[in-house]
Formats: sequence, C-alpha cells, structure tokens
Amino acid sequence: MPQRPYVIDQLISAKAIAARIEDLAREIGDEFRDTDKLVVVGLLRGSFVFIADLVRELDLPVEVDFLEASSYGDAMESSREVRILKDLRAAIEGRDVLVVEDIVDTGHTLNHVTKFLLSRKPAKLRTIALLDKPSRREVDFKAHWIGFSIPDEFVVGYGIDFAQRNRNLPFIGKVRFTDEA
Ligand SMILES: O=P(O)(O)OC[C@H]1O[C@H](OP(=O)(O)OP(=O)(O)O)[C@H](O)[C@@H]1O
Ligand code: HPA
Ligand SMILES: [Mg+2]
Repeated sequence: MPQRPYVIDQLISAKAIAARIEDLAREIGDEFRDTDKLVVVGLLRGSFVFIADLVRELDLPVEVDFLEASSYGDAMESSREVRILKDLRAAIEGRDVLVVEDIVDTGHTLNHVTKFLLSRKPAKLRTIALLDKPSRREVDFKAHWIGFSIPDEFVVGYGIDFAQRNRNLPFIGKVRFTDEA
C-alpha cells in the first residue's frame, strides 16, 4: 500500500532528551543503590536507543538483556495483541529488574510484558519509559519513571518508528501528513 506523504516536526530535542536521562539515571541509581544483581531489560525494537543512552549514565553494575514484543507492526493503531517474539537470555527469578521502554501509549505492551516477567518472580521489577501518552490509555498502567508526558501525537525518532522507518532520528518528532486539508 503506498504511504501517505508526511513530514516530521521536532517535539523533543536530542539535548533535552540527554538532560532528562541524566536526571532519570540519578533516580534509578538511588532506587537500586544496594543491588549488585540488576538486570536492565530493553523492549525491542523501540527501546534500543534509549537503553543504550540510559545504561551509560547508570553508575551501577548492570547486566543488559532484551525482550522483543510487538503489537503495532507497520500500523498506527495498536492491535491490542502483544506478541513476545524473543525471550530473555537471563533467568530473573530473585533478581532486580528494570524494564526499559520507549513509549507507553494504550498501555497494552508494558501491561502484558510486566505480567509476563512478574510470573518469573523477580525480587523487584521497575519500569521506565521515555515517553508517556496518558490520554490514550486503554489499560490501567503506570510506569515507575517517565521521561516526558506528551500529547496525543504519533511520534517517531530516537528508536521509535513509523512503519519501521525513522528510528535513527536523534530527536523525537511528530508525524504530520501533508495531504490533509
Ligand atoms: O502502549 P502501547 O499502545 O502498547 O504502545 C507502545 C508500544 O508500541 C511500540 O512498539 P511496536 O509494537 O510498534 O514494536 P517496536 O518496538 O518493534 O516498534 C512501542 O515501541 C511500544 O513498545
Ligand atoms: O506514537 C507512536 N509512534 C510510533 N509507535 C508507537 N507505538 C505506540 N505509540 C506510538
Ligand atoms: Mg515497542
């Protein structure tokens, strides 16, 4: 299907993201100061840029692992069916876990993933998302840390895609279709 033409307007600059990550890393450091067994879990694919920047700001011994979950495919609407496409390598029972996500929109993805991981009985499980769109929530989910609360705009960049494109933009932008009146 041919894609509609669109442009991307910057919403959050690379500089603002970096500054916010420094603050978040300090708060996470306080929360996990007493653990030497933290596993930082990135949700593929969207979190790959955020987790890379976040772990480099963490002054803690960390193990990094990834879980792949998908619910949007190439669409702009959630399928509401979260599929786990790749499991963790680490066993997390009895360990402290920080789940790193790019965005909480309807909430289905993180809601499903946290239940999936909690069934493995970690000692502690916390969640962080760079972006939160509270006005779009369909399930009651709240991350422990949020980078930025944003309005109901379809966003791309800094790991986040529209039909698998634009993940490599260094900033967060919003998609604006140019064929709209
Ligand atoms: O709160 P929700 O409505 O569930 O939306 C958030 C999820 O949707 C996107 O993932 P997507 O399924 O597009 O996969 P991707 O991470 O591989 O891009 C995004 O990366 C989050 O994981
Ligand atoms: O705003 C968004 N942009 C891209 N992918 C998404 N998945 C959930 N919300 C979004
Ligand atoms: Mg995702």
